[in-house]
Amino acid sequence: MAITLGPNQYGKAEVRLVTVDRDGPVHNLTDLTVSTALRGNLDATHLTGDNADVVATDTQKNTVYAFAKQAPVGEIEDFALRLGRHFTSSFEQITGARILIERHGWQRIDVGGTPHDHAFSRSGDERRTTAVTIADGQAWVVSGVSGLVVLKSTGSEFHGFPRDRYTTLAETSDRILATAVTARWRYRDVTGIDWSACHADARAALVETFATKHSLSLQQTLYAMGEAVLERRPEIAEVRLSLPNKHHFLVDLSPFGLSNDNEVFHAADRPYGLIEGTVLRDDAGDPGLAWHTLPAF
Ligand SMILES: O=c1[nH]c(=O)c2[nH]c(=O)[nH]c2[nH]1
Repeated sequence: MAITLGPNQYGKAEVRLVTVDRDGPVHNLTDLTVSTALRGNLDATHLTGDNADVVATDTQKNTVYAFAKQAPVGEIEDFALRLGRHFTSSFEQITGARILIERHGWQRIDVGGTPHDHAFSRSGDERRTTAVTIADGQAWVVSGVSGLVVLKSTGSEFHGFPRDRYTTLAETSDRILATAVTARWRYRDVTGIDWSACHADARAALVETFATKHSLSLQQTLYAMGEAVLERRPEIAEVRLSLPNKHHFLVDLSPFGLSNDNEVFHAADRPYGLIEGTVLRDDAGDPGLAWHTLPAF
């Protein structure tokens, strides 16, 4: 029996980086979670414990902080590309890098109608994300959004599904539809892209479509949301969506002699339906390693 080392990568996960950029008295905050992962010829450390080729994960973490000092962080996609290219160009044995960044939102606190210079409130759970892959001199960027919680209180139906002896779900022509959107979109190119504008347009396409598309299933809504992103931004080749169906069940108030006309719901947290899918152009092109080791959706 022969045993060999298979694919591997290593890095520092979830480096918490906050920068304060001072424009006179006005401060700008950047709050990121950065994960680095390196690949290459790392057989020796696994097979013999020889660490001569191992760029320590501690060094990777320090590099994230030092880069944030040496130049403005800027767009998360550019910051991730800089970090990935640094690791692969500085160390011969490192041939690939995957940099994941989540950007946490903060809003300026409004004091009597005036935005405060240096006080902020966190804008919920929503994160802007990017996953940059560098391998053999090539680069891929998959950006997105996660934790984007949306709900519509009507304009959603679900009926016409098969019934068997295990089916209890009532057909409905008026239900609450709610989800926490995880969306990832793959860019065709990594140069000349206005990352912020693409993010803003993609996000707007997602939420506007969720709001306006009359839904016969969350699957139909998923497809429409992905399609809207592709229609809005030609730079994007492919969109992957993961949509938990955050069920809101009508509470049976009849034991109390009360009717319930779609007014009182139980917001269940689990189990939940999980609707996932890809929407892509017919000329989406070869994704290369863009999705490699990322969740399928
Ligand atoms: O939009 C939905 N899609 C489903 O596949 C499904 N299954 C279910 O029980 N409720 C729903 N809703």
